[in-house]
Amino acid sequence: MTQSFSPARKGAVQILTQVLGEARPLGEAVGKLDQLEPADRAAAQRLASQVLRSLERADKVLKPHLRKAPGLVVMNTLRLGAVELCEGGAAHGVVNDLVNFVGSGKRTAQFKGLVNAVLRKVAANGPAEWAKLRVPRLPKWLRAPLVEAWGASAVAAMEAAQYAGAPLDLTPKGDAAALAAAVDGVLLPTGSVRLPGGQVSALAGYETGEFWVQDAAAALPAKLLGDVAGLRVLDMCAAPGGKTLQLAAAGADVTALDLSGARLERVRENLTRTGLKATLVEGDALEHEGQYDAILLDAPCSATGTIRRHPDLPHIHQGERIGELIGLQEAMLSHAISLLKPGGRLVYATCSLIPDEGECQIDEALKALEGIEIVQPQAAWIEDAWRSDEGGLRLRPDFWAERGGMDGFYMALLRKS
Ligand SMILES: C[S@@+](CC[C@H](N)C(=O)[O-])C[C@H]1O[C@@H](n2cnc3c(N)ncnc32)[C@H](O)[C@@H]1O
Repeated sequence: MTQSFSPARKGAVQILTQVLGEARPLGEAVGKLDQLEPADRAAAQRLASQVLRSLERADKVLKPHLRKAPGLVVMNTLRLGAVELCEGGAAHGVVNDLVNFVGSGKRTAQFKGLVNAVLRKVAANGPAEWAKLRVPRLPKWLRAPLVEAWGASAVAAMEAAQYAGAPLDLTPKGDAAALAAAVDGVLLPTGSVRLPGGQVSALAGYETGEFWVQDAAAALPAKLLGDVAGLRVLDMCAAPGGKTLQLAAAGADVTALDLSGARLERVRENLTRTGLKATLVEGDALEHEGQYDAILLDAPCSATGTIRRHPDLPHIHQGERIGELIGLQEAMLSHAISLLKPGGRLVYATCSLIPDEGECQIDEALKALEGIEIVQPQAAWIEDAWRSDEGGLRLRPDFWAERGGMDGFYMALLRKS
């Protein structure tokens, strides 16, 4: 008779095997678990994310007990067990469940004994060892340029923030204090509402579209554009639409452009839920034509500022696309300026920690392009430590550590003369 096991743990191993074996993004791997109940799918994602954050520690704890690494499914089962056990999971439940899971697969059943033996040893010694291990490090391809840009201690603080994970941030459609009270969240100085976590669709005001999920740092580029009520605004790389919603809620006449039709569907769904309006255009930003009062260019980038929320990222990329992305960002910025009316404002933003995708792009644009100037953004919520030399804002995951951190972002406000 097959022994039962938790569907969430099976789902977590499936996610891990796709992320680590096929370099598939975590979000896509979670999307494939459509046979699971929503609560089990959410639990599988939480477990897999925790293993990805802790992979270096899990492998270190397992190594002395393995003569050679077993196949990926069994290895990921062991990693999941190690993380759960070392972070306080009840040994009996975790070990039995994972042994039953391995026993249920034709190819993995022969490893039941190994999983049982290894996890029992980890349960005995792992938790004490765990706390002494270093915070998992970023891979070398990313760590080296970040140490060069920000220094070793800042990078260590970023790694601690990435290991800690991220809270749930909401952007209110209307009154921020009212939303904070309704969902029992904390109102941040920038106007986002922060919760420790939880199921978004169960929160008060979700069905009626009173908010959308958006990291507190990601909510700032749209704010830098200032008062956009009544203005014709282009959101040049819009999907999934967090910034489109902000601009629409602020009263702008928004054109939301994106290359990906599938991702634009997400913008459409978000607009429908929140009852906000924007004109959706599927197309290449580099070929788009028109004249706008204001433009938000949230350019495609390495997304290295979002590792707190996307712990799969360091495991599915080796930075191979960054050169190409830098070229695309430069071309998009130059084209965006040509679409601005005289006197118009533009915010350039990327969720990257790499200066080549942020500060350097603006430095170069100010040298190479005629008729633009940088504007030092002024707002009560801007902290002096965020200001960068060329006049933009640099946000890092180690900032606001006492509040739960923020995603890494770069943003700059330009004006066409
Ligand atoms: C950083 S994401 C945008 C996030 C979005 N602004 C938000 O706040 O939800 C970058 C977007 O650029 C889009 N993109 C990539 N290349 C593009 C191009 N050549 N033209 C237009 N959009 C492009 C991607 O499909 C992706 O949705």
